[in-house]
Amino acid sequence: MVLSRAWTLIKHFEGTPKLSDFKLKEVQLPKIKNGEVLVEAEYFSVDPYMRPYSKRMMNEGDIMIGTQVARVLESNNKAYPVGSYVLSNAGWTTHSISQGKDLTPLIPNWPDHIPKSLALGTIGMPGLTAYFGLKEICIAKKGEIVLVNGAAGAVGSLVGQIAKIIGCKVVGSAGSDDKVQYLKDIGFDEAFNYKTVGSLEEALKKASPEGYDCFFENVGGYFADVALPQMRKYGRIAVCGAIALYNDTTPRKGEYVHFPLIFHELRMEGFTVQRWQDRYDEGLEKLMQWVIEGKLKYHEHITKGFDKMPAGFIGMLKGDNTGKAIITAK
Ligand SMILES: NC(=O)C1=CN([C@@H]2O[C@H](COP(=O)(O)OP(=O)(O)OC[C@H]3O[C@@H](n4cnc5c(N)ncnc54)[C@H](OP(=O)(O)O)[C@@H]3O)[C@@H](O)[C@H]2O)C=CC1
Ligand SMILES: C/C=C/C(C)=O
Repeated sequence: MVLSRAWTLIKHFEGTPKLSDFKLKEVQLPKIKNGEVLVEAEYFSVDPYMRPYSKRMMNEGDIMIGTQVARVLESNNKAYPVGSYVLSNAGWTTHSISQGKDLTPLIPNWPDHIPKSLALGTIGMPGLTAYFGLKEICIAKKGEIVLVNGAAGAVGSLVGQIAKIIGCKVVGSAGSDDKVQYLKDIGFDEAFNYKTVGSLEEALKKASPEGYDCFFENVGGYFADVALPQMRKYGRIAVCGAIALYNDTTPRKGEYVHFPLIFHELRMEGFTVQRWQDRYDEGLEKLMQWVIEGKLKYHEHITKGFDKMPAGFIGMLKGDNTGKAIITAK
């Protein structure tokens, strides 16, 4: 018998999540049956989507939603041999039993020198979001100018680097001077700290006086209000996220988008990465290839220990992370 530990959401978040919103519980797991697999988590992802999606997908008392990289401990299912690694959607729980439907094997021939935790970041959902969002929604082309906010995070840092691979000029914004330095280190042409620039409009104009062809939008709110009028004619805006709005308790009112959309003839489109589910293999192979070739640099913000899951999640929402926020099981 295996004892599993799990973080449950006691009460739906009101505003910014707090440590007291979560409760640790222990569950004795039964023996696995035919077709079942017992997995043990090694790495957990904490993602912004957990904030807005928790209310839609969870009841109070449920185990927190989320993805983990796990090792198969026991198996009665040939598709998942003991010792193999999988992505599991079991959420914030150390051990879980599955029929296999919510498990995905890591891509084949994962090289030993590439950390498996990247399956939650650069070579995983955030990487795919950057890859398909930039390619299919922004339709970024060589010579164009790309703006990305939340640029030092899991998705944003990859958007900028993939745009450089395509041959674009890249401008990024992030919430600290260290993050700005990181963006320059990984090849962004221009980067600024949105918290300390006196005027966001001037910072965007200074970084690219010609304006922007593509805007990969991760933040929403005031940043978007100021950025839209900076778009060049026929610009494309990929609305990926709106993290500045996730903790709002009452909906904000902002600028209306109509004037920049009409007079700059812009295309603004929201998406979720699942749209390209049938092309994940293509994206993951490309991301892995770029990592191996050193064209895509990765950085992980590691929080050690399952006990720290809520703190790691809250820290990520506050901006503690550069690159992908990961929690290790031990
Ligand atoms: N559409 C889709 O399919 C997907 C969408 N997303 C979205 O992409 C965005 C980035 O996700 P991801 O890369 O995983 O997360 P990150 O790794 O970027 O972590 C979140 C970051 O958001 C920034 N942030 C937090 N609050 C604010 C705020 N009020 N204003 C501006 N920035 C803020 C912080 O960085 P800083 O210090 O710079 O403020 C923080 O580090 C999110 O909006 C997420 O919801 C992610 C995956 C899939
Ligand atoms: C799949 C993730 C969606 C967001 C909005 O983060």
